[in-house]
Amino acid sequence: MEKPLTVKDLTVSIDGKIILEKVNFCVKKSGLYTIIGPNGGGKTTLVKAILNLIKPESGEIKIFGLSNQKYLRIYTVGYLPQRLSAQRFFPIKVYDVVKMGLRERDMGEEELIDDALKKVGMSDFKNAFFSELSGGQQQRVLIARAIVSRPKLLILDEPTTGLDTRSQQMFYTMVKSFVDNDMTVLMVSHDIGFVMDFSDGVFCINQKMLEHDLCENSLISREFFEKLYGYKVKPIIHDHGDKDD
Ligand SMILES: Nc1ncnc2c1ncn2[C@@H]1O[C@H](COP(=O)(O)OP(=O)(O)OP(=O)(O)O)[C@@H](O)[C@H]1O
Repeated sequence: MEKPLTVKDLTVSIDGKIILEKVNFCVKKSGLYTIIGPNGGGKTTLVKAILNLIKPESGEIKIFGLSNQKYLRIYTVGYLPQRLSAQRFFPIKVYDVVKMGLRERDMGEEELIDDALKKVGMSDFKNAFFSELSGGQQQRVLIARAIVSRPKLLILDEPTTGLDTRSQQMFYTMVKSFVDNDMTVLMVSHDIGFVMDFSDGVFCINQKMLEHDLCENSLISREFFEKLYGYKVKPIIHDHGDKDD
């Protein structure tokens, strides 16, 4: 089977300033993979390059064996952009928010939307107004929008910003369930504890270079965190809390 994502020697400049320099990484099989690193380190820029929203100076990006440009012409990559509060106040119903994620050729609109809302636990809110939902509920609806056309690759840019710890945990559990359905998820996150707990692989990016690439079940050392963020970080591994459910 083709690898979900390969990034080779990717260099991106904005206004003449190098943001990413010769970044290399590979997602070899489906799973939940996270990108961590300090603010301004280039995580969103990397995501935008993968989605062909910005043109790299050089390098190669492949999604399931095709160049990202070709893949995106044929298929959809689910995408949840970084949170923007202004997006949240349109007088629009949940159903129509999710519908925005469908392509013209997707058949069975209502069934797809119902299925996506079910996967994020928001079926009961199908006819509610989006603006009347809590931040965490809105985030779930936006995930439903990102998965409604059943993409094989889903990219989430800091999806848990503003969520409390319990909601973050539920969020990670939900995203992990997508992976069980054979989807690959690439998530930008600052929740180091949850990242360590839930991810199948962690990629660390600091300014120009992708510094480290961890494989399944390996732990990131404190020394590495210090190098990445420039100060001492003590990662806390969360209890999944399943007993409370
Ligand atoms: N459109 C733009 N114009 C100019 N500079 C930009 C633009 N987009 C990003 N940058 C710069 O690129 C660098 C990386 O930004 P990016 O948003 O990719 O970082 P990030 O790792 O996602 O940060 P954060 O964790 O704060 O979201 C920053 O220095 C930023 O100022």
